[in-house]
Amino acid sequence: MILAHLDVVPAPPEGWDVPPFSGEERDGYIYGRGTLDDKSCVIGVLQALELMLKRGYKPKRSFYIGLGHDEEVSGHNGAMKIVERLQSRGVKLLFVLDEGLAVLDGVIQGVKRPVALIGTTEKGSITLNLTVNQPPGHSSMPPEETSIGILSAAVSRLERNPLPNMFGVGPEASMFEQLAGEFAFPLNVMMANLWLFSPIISRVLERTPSSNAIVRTTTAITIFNAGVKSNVIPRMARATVNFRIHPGQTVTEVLDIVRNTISDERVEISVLNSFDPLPISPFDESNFGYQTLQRTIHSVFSAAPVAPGVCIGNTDSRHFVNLTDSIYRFSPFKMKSEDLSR
Ligand SMILES: CCCCCCCCCCCCCCCCCC(=O)N[C@@H](Cc1ccccc1)C(=O)O
Repeated sequence: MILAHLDVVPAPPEGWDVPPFSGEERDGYIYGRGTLDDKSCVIGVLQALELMLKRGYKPKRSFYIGLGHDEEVSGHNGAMKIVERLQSRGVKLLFVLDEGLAVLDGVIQGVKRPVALIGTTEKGSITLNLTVNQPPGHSSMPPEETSIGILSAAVSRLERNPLPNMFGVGPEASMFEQLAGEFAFPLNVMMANLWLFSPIISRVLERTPSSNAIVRTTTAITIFNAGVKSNVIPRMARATVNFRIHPGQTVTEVLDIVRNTISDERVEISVLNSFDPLPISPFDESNFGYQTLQRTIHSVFSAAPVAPGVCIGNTDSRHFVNLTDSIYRFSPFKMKSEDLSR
């Protein structure tokens, strides 16, 4: 089964080089909201189908295409309905391919050639609301602590105390072992001997946001709300924090650590949504899905080396865990480090 999604995240008017929904082409690149995530995959799938139909191609086995319309808001009415329908028909899938990692060009420090990473697992996620309620008042006679001050301190403690570096505990170690030959000396020796060098490598990886995301559960404060008037101390302050959970941890473990870090009973913690990291899909030589994907990547991307990786974002494919044990997350395009913030 091949998945992609049509919806995009909102486009605030500021900060665009071209109007976000123009799809303008410049210097060989298409600009617009959702070009990477995930219109390129949708178009790729549709163009491939069109070409196969034109050529009268007859596939050896049946396959499904699933195009969701609400991936960016968790896929409840798109991917999850597709899963329900397939389950009601008793369908089992050989493998699922969805968006995810890509051919990384200059993204992994020390690796010269472009390398293709196939996401064989996906991080978990937990989103919390932190709420503080304190007596309101007039700014002319402030109390020692306000709801805003208490909440800011809690959020700051979370930022200053990241969750532990888990490098070596999770599947990201296999990625470095498989790519060891792509690094120059002495990194190649270090990557091939993680039993000895993982303490050093893990410290280096946590220095950059994209590689930090693969070695630990990350903490991101995404919403912060309080106050409506400059001379009024508000009763309530609220923040939303999203954690992406490393495959070596669970929702329960993360929640325990967060409670201990905040360690302030005035901060009420409520869970908005959560799910554990996804199971690791097989990537051995006998796995049909992984091998098919690897062969295809080799033929399209000039024999780029292929390795399994951890998908740091979440995809619709996570809803398919009861239909197959083989879920792969790969978007067929090259990504450079400057593309990571796009
Ligand atoms: C050693 C260096 C390794 C460097 C790794 C580089 C990573 C390459 C970037 C790949 C990006 C992966 C993006 C995967 C697709 C994510 C799609 C997405 O944005 N999904 C949303 C879904 C969501 C989840 C929860 C609530 C709302 C939406 C997401 O936020 O994850």
